[in-house]
Amino acid sequence: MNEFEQTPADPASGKPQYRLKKSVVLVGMMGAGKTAVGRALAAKLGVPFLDSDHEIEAAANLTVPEIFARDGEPFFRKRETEVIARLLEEQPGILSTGGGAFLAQENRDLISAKGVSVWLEADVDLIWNRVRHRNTRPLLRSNNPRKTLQEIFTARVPIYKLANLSTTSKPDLSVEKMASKVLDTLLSRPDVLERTDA
Ligand SMILES: Nc1ncnc2c1ncn2[C@@H]1O[C@H](COP(=O)(O)OP(=O)(O)O)[C@@H](O)[C@H]1O
Ligand SMILES: O=C(O)C1=C[C@@H](OP(=O)(O)O)[C@@H](O)[C@H](O)C1
Ligand SMILES: [Mg+2]
Repeated sequence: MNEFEQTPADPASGKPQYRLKKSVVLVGMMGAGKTAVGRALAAKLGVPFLDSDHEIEAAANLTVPEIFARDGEPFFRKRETEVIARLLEEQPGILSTGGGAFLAQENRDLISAKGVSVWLEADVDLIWNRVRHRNTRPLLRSNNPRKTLQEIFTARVPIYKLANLSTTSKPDLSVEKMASKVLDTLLSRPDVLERTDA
């Protein structure tokens, strides 16, 4: 597929058309909405959506908590780096990473070489509301998961701030609205995204 074939919408429908020139890599805390917003953003742009956790799970035929329990976090992190490197070789798309991926310098280098990073910023209360009833995040399996979340948040925010762009989540912003907000942020970078019908 060449770069002109990726513009998705039928001009007759009046839907905006876009040309994505670089992969967009969503980073940020667990529960920030990287997976949900990334999928909606990819649909708006008509480009592939990839999620590093999903790719790791599919390759291992195990869930993320099962991989942490069986093989440990360092094993998971190695697979995460391999998957991010592989996915960034593909045509430009939206890549949602797991919350820990951007912490590794190697991953940040891979991402900045091939794509643009976008931090989905969200405060701890919002994140907690989204993750508290789920047991899919092994790092929160502690005696006091709310406190653990706060500690992880405090340690990671300075690193997420290194992302190229950021978009802030609010409790009243739906997944669709957040995807539109990220899209608008990307349009501030013509080297990343352009409307082809404007
Ligand atoms: N803007 C939003 N509004 C409402 N619910 C959301 C929003 N973004 C994410 N969610 C929900 O919050 C949970 C965590 O989102 P998810 O996309 O898995 O986050 P991440 O991939 O960053 O860990 C999911 O149940 C998701 O549907
Ligand atoms: O924050 C982290 O270190 C992790 C976040 C998870 O992904 P999400 O951010 O999509 O929940 C997943 O990769 C794993 O549980 C580790
Ligand atoms: Mg996710």
